[in-house]
Amino acid sequence: MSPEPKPAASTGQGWEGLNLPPEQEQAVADAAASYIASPLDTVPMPSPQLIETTYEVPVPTPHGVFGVRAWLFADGAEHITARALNDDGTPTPFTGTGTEPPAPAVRIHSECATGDIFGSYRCDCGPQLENGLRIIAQQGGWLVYTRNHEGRGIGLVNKLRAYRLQDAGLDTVDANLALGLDADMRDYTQASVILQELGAERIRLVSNNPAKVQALAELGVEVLEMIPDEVPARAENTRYLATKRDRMRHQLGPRNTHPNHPHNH
Ligand SMILES: Nc1nc2c(ncn2[C@@H]2O[C@H](COP(=O)(O)OP(=O)(O)OP(=O)(O)O)[C@@H](O)[C@H]2O)c(=O)[nH]1
Repeated sequence: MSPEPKPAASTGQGWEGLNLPPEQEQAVADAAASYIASPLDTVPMPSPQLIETTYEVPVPTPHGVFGVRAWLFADGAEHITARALNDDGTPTPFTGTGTEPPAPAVRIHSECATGDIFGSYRCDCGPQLENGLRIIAQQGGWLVYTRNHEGRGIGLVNKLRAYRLQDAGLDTVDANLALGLDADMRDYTQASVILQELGAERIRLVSNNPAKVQALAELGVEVLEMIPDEVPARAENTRYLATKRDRMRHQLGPRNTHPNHPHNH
């Protein structure tokens, strides 16, 4: 069962609950209120019903050849999977550490149009995607690209509204809250349906985020191990990464939160 639709930002007045210093209140109130058209008044919740999937199509990439499939769900969400293939088109065997029988490396990558398409330095999403593909090409497994996870589930319009709030001084968590949204609204139901269809219910998850492990466990996907997907911090995303570590419990080390760390050069 997917959860009931959840109301999203309609007033943009969630900032009132944040107890901001008075000198910041006005800038945040202005940024929260400033959008050109009405925001969506609901964040759609995913349907678990899979309507259609495709045969695997080989796609050569800088990281190797991947067998790509598309997946359509009843709510219109379309996702992508990419399986690591050898040069002869056979699936890359599952290697890497510690599990018997060997389990696939899987990255569930949440869509980030700004990071994945444009290579935005505001976040670490683009390099995380590339790093994830590299790990999967080496160790065998799948990338699951979830296209209804944009902005940690709040959608692109709301994410860009949240960016304005970040430019007014809020961190990434408080910016979502200021819009009247949760810090993380992703639902992994459809990802878990895809993994079940692929026969990948015991996985090694390429992620730094323990909340993903928890969410997948509740949906019947067993994470045997977390494979870190760490990328060097940059000046532009240092605060973003520190907030992920400090407020969302992401497992990030010094190299991932200090742009001047010696190993980043
Ligand atoms: N709301 C919001 N979403 C963001 C922001 N920056 C990136 N995102 C989204 O965050 C999602 C990626 O989530 P992250 O929290 O970076 O990482 P994660 O997927 O939880 O964890 P990893 O598996 O370790 O990458 C994507 O959907 C991005 O679109 C932001 O400032 N605000």
